[in-house]
Amino acid sequence: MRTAYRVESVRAAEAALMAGLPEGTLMRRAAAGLAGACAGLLGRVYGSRVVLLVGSGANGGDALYAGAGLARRGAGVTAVLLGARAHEGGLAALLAAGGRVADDPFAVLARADLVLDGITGIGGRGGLRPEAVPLVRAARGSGAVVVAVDLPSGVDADTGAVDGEAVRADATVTFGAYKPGLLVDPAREYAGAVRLVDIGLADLLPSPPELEALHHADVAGLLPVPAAESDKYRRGVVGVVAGSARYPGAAVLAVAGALRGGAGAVRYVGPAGAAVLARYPETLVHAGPPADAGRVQAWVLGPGLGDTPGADDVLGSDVPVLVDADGLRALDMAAVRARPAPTLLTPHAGEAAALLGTDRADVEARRLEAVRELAARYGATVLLKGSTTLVADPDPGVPVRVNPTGTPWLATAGSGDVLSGLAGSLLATGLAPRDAASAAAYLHGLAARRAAAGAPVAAHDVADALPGAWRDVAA
Ligand SMILES: NC(=O)C1=CN([C@@H]2O[C@H](COP(=O)(O)OP(=O)(O)OC[C@H]3O[C@@H](n4cnc5c(N)ncnc54)[C@H](OP(=O)(O)O)[C@@H]3O)[C@@H](O)[C@H]2O)[C@@H](O)CC1
Ligand SMILES: Nc1ncnc2c1ncn2[C@@H]1O[C@H](COP(=O)(O)OP(=O)(O)O)[C@@H](O)[C@H]1O
Ligand SMILES: [K+]
Repeated sequence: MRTAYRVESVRAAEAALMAGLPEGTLMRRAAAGLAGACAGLLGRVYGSRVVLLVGSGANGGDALYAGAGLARRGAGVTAVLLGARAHEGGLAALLAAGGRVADDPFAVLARADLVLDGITGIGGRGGLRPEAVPLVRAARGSGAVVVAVDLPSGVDADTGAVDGEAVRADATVTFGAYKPGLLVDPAREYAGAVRLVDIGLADLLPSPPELEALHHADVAGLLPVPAAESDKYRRGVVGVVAGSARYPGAAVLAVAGALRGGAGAVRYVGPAGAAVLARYPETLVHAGPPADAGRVQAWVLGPGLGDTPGADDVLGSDVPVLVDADGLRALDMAAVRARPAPTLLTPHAGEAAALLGTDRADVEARRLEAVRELAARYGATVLLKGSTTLVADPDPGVPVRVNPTGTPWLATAGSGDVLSGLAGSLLATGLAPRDAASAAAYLHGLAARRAAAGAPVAAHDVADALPGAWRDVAA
């Protein structure tokens, strides 16, 4: 599992570690890792042209020491000093190694092979300051490889928000621990490929982390496996209340996901029974209200539902309920909070914005805060879909999960319906909502990657690829 920690936790761990070490040890470790990563990106260090963008803090110090290391290996290293001051020891080391301070920053940037962004790290506040913006643009426009030191300058380490301009890096070399902004969009996109350099903090970081990203092995440990004595009821029955005369396809796609999620049976309730049966004859179809559909272990409510009735029956039930799409419209917060069983909400940014009374852009800019806020308000687990899918528990002490498998090929109509069916099916097998949601997002992203393989896919292709993704994870 990959974990990420807030700045205050990283600083506390650094302080505890530094107390027992000679001054400057951590910066030397960080700079050595950074120089090594740059050497790997350059291929040949000797004769290469490296430019350091140096801010006034320790982030600039890292860049200067790493630059000194590269200069000792024969690179031509030039520092562009942006602040009123620069890290003294770092600057002295660079000059002693034969590096220089730029007279004409734009001229050296134009010829650079690699630019190190050491403007700000975890101490940065707000986007880039105006004087840095033309330099950062020149670095980007030069064709040089841009490597961010610890974080791309201008992004918010704790939230992933980007207010104003920020450095767009090809790679980020981060120290001691991942910070949430490196895993959550929009900042994640600015970071490029992220490499973690161990500086010895691991044992001093707090538990739990702020954020966690599951790997194959973590998901494999969550997936239900039928036992010898299993039957279709013991495996769990998932009920799907979805579809309408206008959107019968949403019901078909939710059922498609549900059939691949481990439940022993899928019960469909709604007006699209004929369309569902035509595609999936194994579905148990019920035309009446959900209350008399028979026992289920979890409900999926909402995809393509329109004004079809049934929501009250489902929300009033005593089993876990996943609410998606039309089910989220006018969702009664008090009713959700009063439910005797867990609720999982799966909004996209627009639906989350409507629930929070804000706009979509605001949710997309601050996903981590939005998903935590929704989970707290509704007392529910919330899976916020989009370029970074996040899963928050109603307990604020529990780390948010960030899904690492997503792909923009998933931005296709109906793929969210497949996800809700899949997650509901996992809920019916007995997984806790947070596990069901994060395992579903993981498999869904992986299935989309496998199905797409570099070309557009339709939502039903994603559903069809789910068994392959499951096998891949479980292998
Ligand atoms: N602690 C450790 O053990 C280790 C720390 N390490 C490294 O230290 C980094 C943290 O260093 P830090 O705390 O000095 O802060 P840092 O990110 O350099 O920036 C703060 C300075 O920038 C300025 N500034 C602020 N906002 C700005 C803006 N928008 N645009 C422009 N400038 C802005 C502000 O100065 P001001 O100009 O306001 O006086 C302030 O002084 C961390 O990310 C890692 O790289 C590693 O060596 C491992 C060991
Ligand atoms: N840019 C993106 N990158 C990764 N995944 C995305 C992106 N855009 C959308 N998705 C994913 O695609 C699915 C779309 O779901 P949703 O918005 O509910 O669409 P629909 O209602 O058409 O099914 C979600 O799983 C979401 O996380
Ligand atoms: K930086």
